[in-house]
Amino acid sequence: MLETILAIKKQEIERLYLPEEANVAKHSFYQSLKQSPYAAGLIAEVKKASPSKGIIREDFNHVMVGKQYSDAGVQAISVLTDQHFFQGHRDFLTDIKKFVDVPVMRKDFIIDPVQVAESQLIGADAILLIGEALEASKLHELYLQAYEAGLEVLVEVHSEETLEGILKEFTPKIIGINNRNLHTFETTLEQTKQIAKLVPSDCLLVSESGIFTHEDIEQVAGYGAEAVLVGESLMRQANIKQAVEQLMKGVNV
Ligand SMILES: O=C(O)c1ccccc1NCC(=O)[C@H](O)[C@H](O)COP(=O)(O)O
Repeated sequence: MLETILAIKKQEIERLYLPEEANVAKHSFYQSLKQSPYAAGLIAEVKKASPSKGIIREDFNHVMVGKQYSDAGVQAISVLTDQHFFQGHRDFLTDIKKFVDVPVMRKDFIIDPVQVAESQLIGADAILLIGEALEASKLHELYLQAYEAGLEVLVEVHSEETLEGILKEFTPKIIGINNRNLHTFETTLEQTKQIAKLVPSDCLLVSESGIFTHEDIEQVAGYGAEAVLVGESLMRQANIKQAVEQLMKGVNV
């Protein structure tokens, strides 16, 4: 699946044009996650659809969802900007930034310097770089470019081998372990348990995907996760603010 996504992404990059710079305030992704009052900070994802689940939310309004996340007190928002597979858009991120005062991460398949430049122009506070999508040395180059442009980076891995390769090259400040198998789409929190053992103690660890309950959060926090990235389980709820509170506090509100 990742190969297919990346093949389409390369075609998109060939016709990519850079937008005007968005006039939006910056917020620190790392600091916000570190200052979470919960067992783990929440990165709540604006996600209309996905390759594994199809349409997740029919009555989708990206700004409404972003505002509800912000009102619910999430530590950060992740916006899927990929159009082809997730029905996202880069404008979604800029639109949301104008209405929220929490950091916003661009979730896309970033493989080229021009996408890093684009991410800064659309107003992202942070970007995702996927270990399985890039050679470790290329990932490091994009990582350095991002920090120079004022963007923080969540470095995501799906396997121990990928993480080992990256750690030979450099130590990212924020590491995400994705619980989703990119071939079968199955998710298991055991993935965080296994790979977390290799994450250096001074990195901020994020557990991503397949998190549905407060107990799931307690479980991955027990494996060392300081933050979680949650999309589907929140996007399926009618009352998003209430769903965030239930997920983070573990109480029926
Ligand atoms: O979500 C997918 O189906 C997917 C398929 C292929 C590559 C990436 C994919 N998702 C990106 C993500 O990592 C998730 O959107 C994010 O971690 C939230 O996951 P979830 O809470 O399970 O929606």
